[in-house]
Amino acid sequence: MITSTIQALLTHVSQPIECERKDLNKISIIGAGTIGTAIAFSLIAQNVAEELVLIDQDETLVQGEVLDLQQAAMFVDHSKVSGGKNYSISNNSRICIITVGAGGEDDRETLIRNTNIFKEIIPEVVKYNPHAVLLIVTNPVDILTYVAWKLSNFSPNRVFGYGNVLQSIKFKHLLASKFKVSPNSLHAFIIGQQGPKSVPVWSGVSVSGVRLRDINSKLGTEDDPENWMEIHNEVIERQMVVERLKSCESWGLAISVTKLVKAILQDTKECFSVSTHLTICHGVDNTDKDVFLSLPCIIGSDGVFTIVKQSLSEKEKCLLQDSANYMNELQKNLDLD
Ligand SMILES: NC(=O)c1ccc[n+]([C@@H]2O[C@H](COP(=O)([O-])OP(=O)(O)OC[C@H]3O[C@@H](n4cnc5c(N)ncnc54)[C@H](O)[C@@H]3O)[C@@H](O)[C@H]2O)c1
Repeated sequence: MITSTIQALLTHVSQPIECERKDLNKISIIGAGTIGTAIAFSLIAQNVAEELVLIDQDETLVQGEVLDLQQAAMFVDHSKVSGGKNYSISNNSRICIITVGAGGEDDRETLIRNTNIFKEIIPEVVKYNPHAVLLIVTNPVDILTYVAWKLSNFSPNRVFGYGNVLQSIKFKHLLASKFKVSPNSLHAFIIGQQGPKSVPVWSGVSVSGVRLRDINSKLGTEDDPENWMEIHNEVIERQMVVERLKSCESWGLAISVTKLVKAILQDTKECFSVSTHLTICHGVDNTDKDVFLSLPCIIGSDGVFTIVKQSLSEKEKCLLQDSANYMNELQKNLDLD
């Protein structure tokens, strides 16, 4: 009986990493720009990694950032920071965080440019880090997680994208502030594609185990007189405001990436809305597609351990399926050879 309840709740995806040195906590960050260095600083400040490596094609930049970060590391025990251009220095990392990126005139051009960068860097990352977990931050994050997975040939649990981690945390905090309760007492997730097409799972929002849809059946819908759906709009709007004012969100992202890293190194099995390989899940059938979208995933030492099967409403399932179809179409035109 207990087993069937667990099976109804969780999709097991993890394939253990064959690695003799699982205790190792060397982390490599590929891309020493705004996001890569914000993550590096957060990892150092929280004393998470014993060894941290930064790689970037811009040798002057990476040298400067490494020297600067080494000074920060002097205040923390055990943190060793190095960096350069050559991927051999990342050798035998437990986690490789990919933050390289180039902007484009539009989304399509950004995707093509970053796909080309991934074609260059992912084989190098894999060559020196055959047992690593890959965490993809570069945008557009969902499709580039697919690209990294394809190019790496790793099992799907070992490649996941940053996805809707920060958006879910913002959603939870904004909702909690309305009820004047701690965000720890409230459960809420944003899933699917990152950005305006993300799916807020209103059907699952609960406060201390009480599902809000049981109290207000229209919660988060267009005909809800209380207009709770505004909170999802606010999450999206906040991201756009930050992007307009300072190009991209970095500090909350860096702290939440640190939480993901801790979940892997310490096998915490905490749940995050990360971009993962979608198959039959949530009542959405994607067995014929290899798309990556955010779902609540339990993160442990091998990356994604299990996916939590939420009971979505019909509307939420439709939105998720639309995003999966869209990603599949986009992927068909990618040149990965
Ligand atoms: N997923 C998310 O929620 C999220 C949030 C913010 C930013 N991002 C994305 O993160 C990425 C990085 O953002 P940023 O602000 O740090 O950009 P940035 O321009 O400051 O840094 C990118 C770095 O990548 C390096 N680089 C480019 N091509 C390379 C290559 N072939 N080999 C090695 N290094 C290379 C550049 O030299 C640069 O230092 C972007 O794609 C951005 O859109 C994602």
